[in-house]
Amino acid sequence: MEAGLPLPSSSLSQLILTQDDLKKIAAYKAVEYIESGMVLGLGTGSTAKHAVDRIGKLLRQGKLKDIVGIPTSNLDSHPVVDLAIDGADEVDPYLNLVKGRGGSLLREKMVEGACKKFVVIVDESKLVNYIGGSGLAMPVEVIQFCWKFTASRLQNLFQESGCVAKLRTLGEKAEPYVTDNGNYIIDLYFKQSIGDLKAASDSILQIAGVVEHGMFIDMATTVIVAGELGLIVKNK
Ligand SMILES: O=C[C@H](O)[C@H](O)[C@H](O)COP(=O)(O)O
Repeated sequence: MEAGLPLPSSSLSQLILTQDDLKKIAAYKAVEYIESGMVLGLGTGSTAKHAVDRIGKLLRQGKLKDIVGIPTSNLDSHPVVDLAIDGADEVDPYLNLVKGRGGSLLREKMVEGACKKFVVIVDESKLVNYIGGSGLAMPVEVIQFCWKFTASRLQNLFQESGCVAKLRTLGEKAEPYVTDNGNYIIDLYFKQSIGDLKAASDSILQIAGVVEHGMFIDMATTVIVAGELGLIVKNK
């Protein structure tokens, strides 16, 4: 699809859309929630990038004005964020999320936890029946010290769900991936649902050495899903 404004949702089924087209359509829809003068939380990833590009264009055209972007600024100077827009790796039917497969979970959780409204933008491939249901990683940020010990404690915690914990690595040399905060990431893979997410979250955060996890529970206020059949906007 050509770059530019997304088509009305009724037209989507007549086109062959790439996953990136769907991400762009969801992102452009989310940008409609922005008003001049807002403090905005801006996320990372291939979906959020479309929103940032669109905001930039509207600012250049003068259609939006006086926007403060977090983290271009920071929470110390702007502790209240009006609206955050970001992608996600998984969205469950209750709008709980997995985030952080790109490694940015901690800072994103800080900014998105401080916002009045959190709009999530995804293509339909991100929808799951339960958290972990894609079979892909649920990241946990840990300090480097004794990471193997922390990984084994995490894996044991979810033994009944067939959990496998793996250190995230980079490149052929399989060097540990280091986050913006100087930490490692342990990716958890589940074979079955982990059940009560709040209880799972509490158990993870009680392990000394864990900094944060990638489950964003009850944080999204709106999820915009772009699919072959059009746009769906889900509100909490
Ligand atoms: O750490 C990365 C962020 O949580 C992203 O929002 C998430 O991984 C989704 O990224 P994408 O839009 O590229 O699929």
